[in-house]
Amino acid sequence: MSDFREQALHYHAHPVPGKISVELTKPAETVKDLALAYSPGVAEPVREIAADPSNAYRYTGKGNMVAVISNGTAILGLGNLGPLASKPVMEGKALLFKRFAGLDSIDIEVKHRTTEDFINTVANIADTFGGINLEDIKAPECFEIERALIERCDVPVFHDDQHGTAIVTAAGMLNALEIQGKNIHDAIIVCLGAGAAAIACMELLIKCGAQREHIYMLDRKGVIHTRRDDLNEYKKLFANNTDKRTLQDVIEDADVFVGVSGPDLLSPEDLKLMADKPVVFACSNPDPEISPEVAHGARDDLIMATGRSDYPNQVNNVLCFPFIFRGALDVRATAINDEMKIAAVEAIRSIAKEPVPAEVLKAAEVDSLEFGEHYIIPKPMDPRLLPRIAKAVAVAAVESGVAQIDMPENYMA
Ligand SMILES: NC(=O)C1=CN([C@@H]2O[C@H](COP(=O)(O)OP(=O)(O)OC[C@H]3O[C@@H](n4cnc5c(N)ncnc54)[C@H](OP(=O)(O)O)[C@@H]3O)[C@@H](O)[C@H]2O)C=CC1
Ligand SMILES: CC(=O)C(=O)O
Ligand SMILES: [Mg+2]
Repeated sequence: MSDFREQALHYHAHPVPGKISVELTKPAETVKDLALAYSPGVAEPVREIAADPSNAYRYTGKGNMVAVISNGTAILGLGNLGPLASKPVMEGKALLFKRFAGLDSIDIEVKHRTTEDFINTVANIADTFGGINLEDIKAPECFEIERALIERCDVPVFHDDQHGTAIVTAAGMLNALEIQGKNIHDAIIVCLGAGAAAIACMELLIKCGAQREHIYMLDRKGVIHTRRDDLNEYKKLFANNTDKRTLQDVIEDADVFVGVSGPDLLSPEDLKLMADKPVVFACSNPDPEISPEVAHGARDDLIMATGRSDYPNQVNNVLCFPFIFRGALDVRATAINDEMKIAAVEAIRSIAKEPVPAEVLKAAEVDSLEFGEHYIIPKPMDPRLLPRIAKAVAVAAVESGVAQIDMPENYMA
């Protein structure tokens, strides 16, 4: 067994199996405590909530709790390995919610037969939580699932692989292009992958100024073009009227490569075909489309990012989901809308341009970090992420009319 594999398995197994547990927030020692916590005292908040459901926010943990829900059909870049195998990732997301945003989070892995079964299961339990974070659900089903759940649930529903990834990709991309002296409007963009992450990343880049006609998206069969008759309705939105058919055809002179597909799919030869000063986001986890070592070996004018913690420029949805839910829950937003997503993009990208606190340098085990090719986006352990993103998101929720309460006084001051 490799050293790292052994360490990872040991980390998950000891001192107790798994990564999360439940803690009590109230005393439960004496007869009086138990009479308040359970019978008869618990009947009082029951009556209050039955009379007015918003009292659930006052008397239960609902308002600080996010469910991380998966069916295991697209676990990272490992594929469809089923609900139970997705549990370590979902517990990992719960760990990140707690560690970075103080949100309680529980993982739920759903076995189901039909997409409708899955939707019904989630819709039927949604009121338990302040928000629903859908995770690692493959395309195209993920689109229908999210749309139906947004419609049916009163709490925000957010498919992290779509929107969390898109928000972080957009923030990193705008910064990387700025450093390379390019702009999003003119950029020729190749997106390898046409699933949950790909479709959402490209839609958000378009909202940030990219031109749809400048985007070449590829799936397992090659370039998505207007003459293909095997495209689902989501891929069709990216069908390019072009004679180009292969990755090699489209990568020539491209400014940007976004990989949200699988491991080792971009070769050094492909990379050498790109325009001067390219931006390469190889975001597949755990193994990127091209490793930074191979990419930097092939050319020295690129900006490179991966989804991993152990290389510079980590473009990963961890930079978004804890903080966007914090902001959304704190104003009881009923949805996470485009205004809130764009606010998160701007908050994330602006932090990267400011001096980095000493504690972040220490945690990152480096002497310095300065906005530039090796630091296009903040590190996940940057303490500024929570107040800045959560506040920007909460303000956007209030201003766009989806908040159910006012901004809390001195919020994140
Ligand atoms: N860094 C980050 O924050 C994140 C990274 N990701 C990564 O993105 C990848 C995709 O995840 P997600 O979108 O959720 O999964 P989906 O299953 O929804 O989509 C996967 C897509 O990748 C395409 N694909 C797979 N293998 C190849 C290949 N050999 N050549 C071309 N295309 C290929 C599939 O093509 P087809 O449609 O033909 O099946 C499909 O369009 C994963 O590796 C995941 O780790 C995802 C979310 C966040
Ligand atoms: C990071 C993540 O959510 C993924 O790779 O699926
Ligand atoms: Mg994921």
